[in-house]
This record gives sequence, C-alpha cells and structure tokens, in this order.
Amino acid sequence: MTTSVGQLRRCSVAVDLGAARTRVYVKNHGLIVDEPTVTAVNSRTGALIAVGGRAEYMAGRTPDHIRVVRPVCHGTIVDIEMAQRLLRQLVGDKLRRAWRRKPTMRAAVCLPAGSEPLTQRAAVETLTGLGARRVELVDTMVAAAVGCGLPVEQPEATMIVVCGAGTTQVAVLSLGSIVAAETVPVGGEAVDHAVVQHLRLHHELMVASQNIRPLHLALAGDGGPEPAPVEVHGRDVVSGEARCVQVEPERVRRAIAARLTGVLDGISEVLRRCPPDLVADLAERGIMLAGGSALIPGLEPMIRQGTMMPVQVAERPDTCAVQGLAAMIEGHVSPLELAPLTP
Ligand SMILES: Nc1ncnc2c1ncn2[C@@H]1O[C@H](COP(=O)(O)OP(=O)(O)OP(=O)(O)O)[C@@H](O)[C@H]1O
Repeated sequence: MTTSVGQLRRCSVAVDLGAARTRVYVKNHGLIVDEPTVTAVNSRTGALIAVGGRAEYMAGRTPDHIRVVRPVCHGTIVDIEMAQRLLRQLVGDKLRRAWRRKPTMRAAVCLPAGSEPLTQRAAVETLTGLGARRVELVDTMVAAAVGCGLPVEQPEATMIVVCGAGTTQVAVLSLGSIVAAETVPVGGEAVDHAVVQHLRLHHELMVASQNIRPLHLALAGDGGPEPAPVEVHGRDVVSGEARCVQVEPERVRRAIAARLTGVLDGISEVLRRCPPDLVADLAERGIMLAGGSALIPGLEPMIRQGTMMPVQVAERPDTCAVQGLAAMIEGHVSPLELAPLTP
C-alpha cells in the first residue's frame, strides 16, 4: 500500500469498512456514515430488510428466514455483495446520484497493514462495484496516526495502537512509514466474549454480547473506588428461565484484564524489533491508543503500567482512521519532503 498524498488528494470519498462499524467521509460533505457493519436479509427472497444499527438490533431476535450478516471479518470483506448493498443503502440516494454523475470518482480505503492480496482485491472490488473508477489503499495505522494528529511524516518515532473489534494493530511509524508492526487477535469482540464467559461460569447466566453494555458503562464510570453491583438480565444455564443477577464490576474487570494481556505482548514485540534510537523517542512521546476498543475500561492503565511509558487515548478514538483518511483526501497532510543535500 504505497499510495502517495498526491493521489489521495484526487479522491472524493474515504471509507473505513471495519468489522464492527462502517464509516464514510465525503469531500465537502463530512462524515456521512457511522453505522454498524451489519445487514439483515430475507433468505427466502434475498431482499434487504435492514442495515446498520437497525440490523444489529435484530441480531438474535430474528425468525428463521431472516439472516443477520456481518460482511467484514478481521479487516477482510468476506461478503463483497453484502458489503456493496450495505454501503449503497447507507450512503443514501443523494450521494448515490452524485457518484453516478462523477465518472472519475476515486475512493480511499483503509486496510490493516500487511493485508493479503485477496483482502486488498476484495476492498477494490467492493468500491469499484459501487462506481469508483480508482481505489487507493492506505494502511489503517498510518490513517489512524494522522487522524490522532501524530506527526507521522517527521523523522521521529510515534507508536500507535489501533484497538478494533476483531484485532489490535500495533505500529511504530517514522517518516510516514511503518518501521515495525504487529497484529494481535484481541479486540472488543474478544473482551465481550470474556465477559459472557465470566457470567456463564460464575453466575450460570447466558447473555448476548449486546446486553453487557451496562457492565462496560459501570466500569468506565470510575466514579468511586469501587463501582456498585450491576443488574444483568439473561437466561439461566440450567433451567432456561429468564433470570437477573447482581454482578460485581470489579470481578469483570479482572476477567477483561486477563484477555487484554495479548495487547501488551504485541507492544513488547514491536518495541523489541525497533531500533534503539526510535525506542528512546517513544519513551518520551509515549503511546497513542485509537480504535473504539481503546475505551475498554482498564486498557490504558494496563499498557501504562506494563510499558512504563506515557499512554494517551485519542480524543475520538473510534473515528481516528476515517478522520485521517479525510485529512489526506482534503489535502491537510503535506507530502513528505526531504531537502536535497547541498555540497
Ligand atoms: N465505550 C466503549 N467501551 C468499550 N468498548 C467499546 C466502546 N466503544 C466501542 N467499543 C468497542 O469497540 C469496537 C469497535 O471499534 P471500531 O469501531 O474501532 O472497530 P472496527 O474499526 O469496526 O473494527 P476492526 O478495526 O477490527 O475492523 C467494538 O468491539 C466495541 O465493542
């Protein structure tokens, strides 16, 4: 993925098609889509029933003939047709007509660093199917670093940790490129799974991932020294009856922390592969956390204690990547210029 800033400036649309959420930024319009990457289809007729937030709400509540589909998995578009139908529906009529009128529409898409050629092809095919004449691919970590306001084009190290739904990507950047990177298969989904497992093992309660949001909120509150117990509704594992239990958020925090240690291992691995001068820069500058899962309670202090470095969560961690792409297509990022040596 070696797209230049010049080529990106010719793009009119920036797309971040994530496993959890889809974001679309359009030049001169702003961020027009920020919705879950979910569709609901009638499997008998093939008709689209709902997309985005409405489709996500339907998950686990549908009759047999309605299928809830997530077309993106671990940064790869696994169902191109469904991804196109989702995007077509989300961008709306007005914009669809504008795309059709513009015969040279170019799109910028961010993808995980080191994506397989098949992943890249799926992204290109999805966007060309929607009318893009050319698709520029950008590393998510570079886009997120730009979106966080990090000085990626400088000859100094910056570390970005993009915590997504399926994966966490760690990278050290310098002079606009990735020096060392690692992808860890731990993200928001794994954390939700850890909470669901905890409730099953310690409270004999089966709950859907959507129903554990109150626990995240209680843990994120950090109001007092010990958050009050939280009421969680679910189904009894043995009897199958509806039941409500009081859950200690502190015990959930410990279950989450155990799952997050993989992120710390990824950071250590990237630091090990970095030249010493860059690590010295990082000790001063610290680590920037981006991605929706950067808000997982306990992640930031865990990384701070584990690395002994300053750690900062981006102002809007969830939209960093698409905002970075937006800055690139709007021409707010200056191309890297190295002054020629004079004799
Ligand atoms: N306030 C929050 N507290 C805890 N987790 C959160 C919060 N907000 C979002 N998340 C988690 O962030 C994840 C979504 O993050 P994001 O939108 O960056 O993912 P994505 O870009 O779609 O995923 P990927 O990068 O894996 O393709 C979800 O798993 C969600 O549970």
